[in-house]
Amino acid sequence: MNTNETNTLLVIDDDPLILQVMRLCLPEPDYHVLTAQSAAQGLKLFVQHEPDAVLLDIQLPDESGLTALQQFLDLDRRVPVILMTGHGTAETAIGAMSGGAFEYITKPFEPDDMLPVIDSALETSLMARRPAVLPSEDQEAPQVTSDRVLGNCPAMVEVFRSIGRVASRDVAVLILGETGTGKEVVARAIYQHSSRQDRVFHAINCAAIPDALLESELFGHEKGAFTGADQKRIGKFEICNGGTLFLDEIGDMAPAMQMKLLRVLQEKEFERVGGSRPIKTDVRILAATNRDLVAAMADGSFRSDLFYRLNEFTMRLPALRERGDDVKQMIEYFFAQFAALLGKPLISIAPETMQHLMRHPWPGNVRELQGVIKQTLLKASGPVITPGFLPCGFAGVFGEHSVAAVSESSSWESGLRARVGELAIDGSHGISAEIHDAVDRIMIREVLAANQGNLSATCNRLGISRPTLRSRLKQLGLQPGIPKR
Ligand SMILES: Nc1ncnc2c1ncn2[C@@H]1O[C@H](COP(=O)(O)OP(=O)(O)OP(=O)(O)O)[C@@H](O)[C@H]1O
Repeated sequence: MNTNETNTLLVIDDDPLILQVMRLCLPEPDYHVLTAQSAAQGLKLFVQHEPDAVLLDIQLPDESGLTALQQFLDLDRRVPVILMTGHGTAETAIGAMSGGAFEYITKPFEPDDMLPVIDSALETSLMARRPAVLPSEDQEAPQVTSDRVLGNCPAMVEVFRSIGRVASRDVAVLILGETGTGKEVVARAIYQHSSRQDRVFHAINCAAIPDALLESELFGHEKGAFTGADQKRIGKFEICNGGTLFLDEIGDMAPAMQMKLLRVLQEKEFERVGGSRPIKTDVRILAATNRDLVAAMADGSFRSDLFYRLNEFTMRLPALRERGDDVKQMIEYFFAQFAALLGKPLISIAPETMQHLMRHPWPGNVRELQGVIKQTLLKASGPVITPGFLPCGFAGVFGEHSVAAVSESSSWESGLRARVGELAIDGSHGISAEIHDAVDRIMIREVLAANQGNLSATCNRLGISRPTLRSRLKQLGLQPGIPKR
């Protein structure tokens, strides 16, 4: 997914101070904030600018925020609307979520609480609205704001045929493939070609949310359902009624959650956590995983009844190394696309560079390819991409680069090995968390610094979404912006 573009947010509040705070908290070039002080003015801006998300105060001078919400949804249901409420009106806002609001935030709010909600809304908007263009579609003038899904090899042609066959049928689709093979982009293409294309599309990464939270994220909860549940919450199955829900990394879902998901798929109804009233829902499920679900069923970690329910139609995306000449097409396409985005002049790729790239096994598939091409372009000077511009340590590049990479890697690898060894011997617990945190801290700080603190660019380079980066920064106690040395 491309996160290089500015996100446009429409903020509607009659309090000029709130509008001012929003402009300060959401700076250019990551965000472009449009402001309005009335519902009528907001609607006008919405039609003129087609923003990516809306922040809407529930109490406006000319009409109720809830009436305005309905008007926004009637114009485009795919644009997430976040309601801003005072304490007295929170119940009303929560109720509005089952009517289509994306989320609500209670005033006064801290930027740290508000920004993840906004980023998640922007991410949702991008996934629903950014076109995933298949080869059979008009490519005369591919828009910069679209993702072209490339592929001519027989396995990809079969994937495109399958998308055509299954998109308009209201069945669950299971998308299988290694990491970075394009499962999310295929899910978006299915949604965008389905009869639900004008309704909401939400995605949940089942591996990124702890089990206890995932349940209330999917099904919602009643007030007082558990310690800390001081407000009712509306879950995705209620918000997405009539729409599509993409369950990414489904193979990582805990067994208890699998059972609850199976029930909602079979009976088309569920209860909020701590609730007893069944709620009907009509949600199309698209699911994806890079896990081997057949093996997971064999070892008992994935329920076979859920597998068959999700598997009304299966699509298997080939690894990049199995796509033959498609790799060459992608290399040329991404070099041209990223050069244009970086404002670099037209470039040509030296035949030896192409050979190195074609020989690489691409364990991280298309995402790895995109990362390598971006790094190469950032290093490149002049119009020809020679092998010397390929990233250090990039397999297949011999000579000084590989020597440097090997000695660099052996020093950090031996340091890492020594630290893990120490922890293993001294009886420490939580070794995995300690080591991952240490690695993430270095990686995030370095990439933030290399990108002058620009969050979009950092996410792009790391290959993670903005909500993921924000929550990781918070967990690690790091500040966004340029890290101090
Ligand atoms: N066939 C393709 N043509 C062009 N771009 C592609 C293709 N497949 C994937 N991409 C791009 O590669 C990147 C990774 O794709 P995507 O996020 O869909 O992979 P994924 O399989 O869902 O990864 P993960 O398993 O890690 O979640 C995205 O930027 C996507 O647009």
